[in-house]
Amino acid sequence: MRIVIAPDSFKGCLNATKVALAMQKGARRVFPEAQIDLIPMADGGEGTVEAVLNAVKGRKIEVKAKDPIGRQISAFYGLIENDKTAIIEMAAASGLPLLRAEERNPRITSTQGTGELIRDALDRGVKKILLGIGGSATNDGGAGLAAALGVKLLNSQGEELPPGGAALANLQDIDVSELDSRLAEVQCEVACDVQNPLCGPEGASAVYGPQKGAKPEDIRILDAALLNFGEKLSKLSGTNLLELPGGGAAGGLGAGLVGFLGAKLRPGSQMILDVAKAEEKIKHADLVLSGEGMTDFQTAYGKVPVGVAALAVKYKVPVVVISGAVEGQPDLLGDYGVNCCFSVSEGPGTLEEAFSKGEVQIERTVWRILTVWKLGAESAFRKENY
Ligand SMILES: Nc1ncnc2c1ncn2[C@@H]1O[C@H](COP(=O)(O)OP(=O)(O)O)[C@@H](O)[C@H]1O
Ligand SMILES: O=C(O)[C@@H](CO)OP(=O)(O)O
Repeated sequence: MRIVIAPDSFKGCLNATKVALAMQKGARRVFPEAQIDLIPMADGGEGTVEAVLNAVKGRKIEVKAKDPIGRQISAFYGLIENDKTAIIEMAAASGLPLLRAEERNPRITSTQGTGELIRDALDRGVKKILLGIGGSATNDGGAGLAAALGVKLLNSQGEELPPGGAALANLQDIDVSELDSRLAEVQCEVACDVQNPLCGPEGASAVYGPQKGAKPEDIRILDAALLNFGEKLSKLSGTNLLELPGGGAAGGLGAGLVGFLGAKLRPGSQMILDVAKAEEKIKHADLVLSGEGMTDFQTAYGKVPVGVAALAVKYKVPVVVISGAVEGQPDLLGDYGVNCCFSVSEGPGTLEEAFSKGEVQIERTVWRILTVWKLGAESAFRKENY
């Protein structure tokens, strides 16, 4: 029996490594001799640097940077490939958990801090930047990041815009003449956690604005502001950023990185699967286990379980998803190669109780699923003998 275990973190409960270890414990109870490969995953959002540093040799760098509302904080990124490549997750400087609930306001939050992390990596002479995006507190299309790297975003009076997504409604001109020239020599690859477009009903503001504190009126303002921004930057860069899958990831940062830096976007889980050389492992597996904190309507936009399933489906390997909670119609994930989804939650209780029992519940759920799997395999074997 060969099993690949490739879950995302359960946000608020356990990081991806702990989830993977709990799944392994459950699997070993049923198949003590199984060959098990652990691939703690991430999707571009929080945990991306850790997932990459788990898979390849590298080191973590601590850096001072601005948080989404301009406070100086201690952030981090990773260096791999003999310090020639930086692995940065935007959530480290511009992530939602950096703000208290009452501080969340995507009209004014900025990606400036992520630009500062990039600058630090350039100062260290990297030749390639892998940038994970998602888990953001921002909706500024990467305007703050661009400004930190020398771009000037100007209103009709030629004045620089204040930070935040709402100000982009007044964007008139983009001056890239002072963009950090070192970027021309650096390849920038972006791992997006979702495939949403920049604007519209499936866009950054409408789908992910509410979790960042946007009210319906804010969503209207932010969506219109990103449309103005997207049109101006599309013209400047010669790329239609409004049609770009992933352009709406991390509050439109996906579109901004393509427009300002000529970056290449790809699904985040794919980047981690590549770095971890997962294809070789999944190809020979009998079963793949994945999971995430909450499997819901956002999962199909490109979250870890569907990224893992896209690879497994190539080799007809079954995928079972085990998540903290499952909402909506998880059966629809069948279209993405997920065979079935399970929630680890047991009966009513608070989220805090569920978090405190996370490891045990994951182990127990995997044990149950694999017990049924084994019974099925044994009964098939018996039938063969009749
Ligand atoms: N052990 C658990 N039991 C029940 N629900 C959980 C558990 N762990 C995480 N969750 C739910 O998952 C949510 C986080 O979802 P997750 O998929 O990890 O993040 P994201 O949607 O940002 O990618 C938490 O806010 C919580 O509602
Ligand atoms: O940052 C965001 O806007 C969203 C989508 O990229 O992230 P998450 O899926 O983690 O909520």
